[in-house]
Amino acid sequence: MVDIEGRRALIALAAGGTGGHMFPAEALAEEMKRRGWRVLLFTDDRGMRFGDSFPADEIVTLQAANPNVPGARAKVGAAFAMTGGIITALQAYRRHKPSIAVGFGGYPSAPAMAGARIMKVPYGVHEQNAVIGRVNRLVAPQARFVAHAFPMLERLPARVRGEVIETGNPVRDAIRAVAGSPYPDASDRLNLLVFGGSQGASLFSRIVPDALAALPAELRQRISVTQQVRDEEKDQVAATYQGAGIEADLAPFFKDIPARLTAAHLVIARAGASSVTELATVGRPSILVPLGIAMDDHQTGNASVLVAAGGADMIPERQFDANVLSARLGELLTDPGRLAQMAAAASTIAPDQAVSRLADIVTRLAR
Ligand SMILES: CC(=O)N[C@H]1[C@@H](OP(=O)(O)OP(=O)(O)OC[C@H]2O[C@@H](n3ccc(=O)[nH]c3=O)[C@H](O)[C@@H]2O)O[C@H](CO)[C@@H](O)[C@@H]1O
Repeated sequence: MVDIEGRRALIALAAGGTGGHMFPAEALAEEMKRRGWRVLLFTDDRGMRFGDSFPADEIVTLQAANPNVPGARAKVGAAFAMTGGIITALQAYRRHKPSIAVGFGGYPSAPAMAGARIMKVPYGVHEQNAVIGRVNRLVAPQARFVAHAFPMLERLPARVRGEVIETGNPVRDAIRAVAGSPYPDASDRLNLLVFGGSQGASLFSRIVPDALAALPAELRQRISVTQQVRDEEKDQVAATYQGAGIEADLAPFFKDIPARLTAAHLVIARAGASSVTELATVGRPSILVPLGIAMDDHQTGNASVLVAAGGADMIPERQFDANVLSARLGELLTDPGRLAQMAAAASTIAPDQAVSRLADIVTRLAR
């Protein structure tokens, strides 16, 4: 147990609805619990999908909405949601009296950090991407610190009062447990892991099965695919793999990604921040296809970090078709030496101690 100024130390975390924001917040929650703190989480209904595994003493759901939606009526709705969210956050701050708050981005971070400011609770933000997100950009100027994942951080507001510190992206304990696992033997089976993250699996459902089906039969027979697919696409994808004689395990979400990453010889993924960080942490080669609609093209920024290290190939979405992918897969899957080299190169940018660095800053600034 840790006390700060006579109260049991408590951190308020805020993160929005995708795994990309929730998992880094979960990693910090795990670390603060280890250090004897209590944890309060602010999230939204979407984030509650990750609530079961989140080590929080209390979870408060906030109304939150995109303030940039087109249309006057939607904007008024968003303003109401924001006000409602701030009121709920203020009630929780009064009840729990946190020593510090940290926002990880996503809509619920906005009312949660606004509430912290009103209650004079020091707060910091963590940005997971190479380009700062909208909510973090909005709340960064008054933050006590802006921690960021990659060496570069684009579009940071000019006037930021607090410290700007590269910490890396915190990863969940389940990923840290398999950090740097030896590259699997590639002389027989070849495990391919394909996932899209919160959006972006559909493109893979359309392209990847055809690309694999076009590979030579002797290579196809050695491949086992694990692929994240939407429910409505599952039958079609399964049929293509079956027709091509390729073993496939298909699901809308895999809870055991750490084990599947460890077993993978090659990964095809989007370039969300956690995906990129996990590939580096476990040390696996990848073909990255940044999500074209991502705000400020931040996924290309994320992917570039792994590509520059030599750990990944990038294919822009507009060039990503079955022919291009099949050719790239044909080269990589028949060159295990190259895959192992890429795996080692990916590991060189694994964030060292990101979570404890972040926890140290939090502990120093809490009051
Ligand atoms: C569409 C969009 O705007 N996505 C953004 C979103 O993350 P998004 O959630 O799409 O992407 P991330 O790569 O950051 O995280 C995905 C997470 O889901 C996990 N996973 C994935 C598939 C699966 O079956 N099981 C599973 O556990 C991955 O291991 C990873 O931890 O927030 C990230 C962090 O701000 C951004 O970098 C992304 O660009």
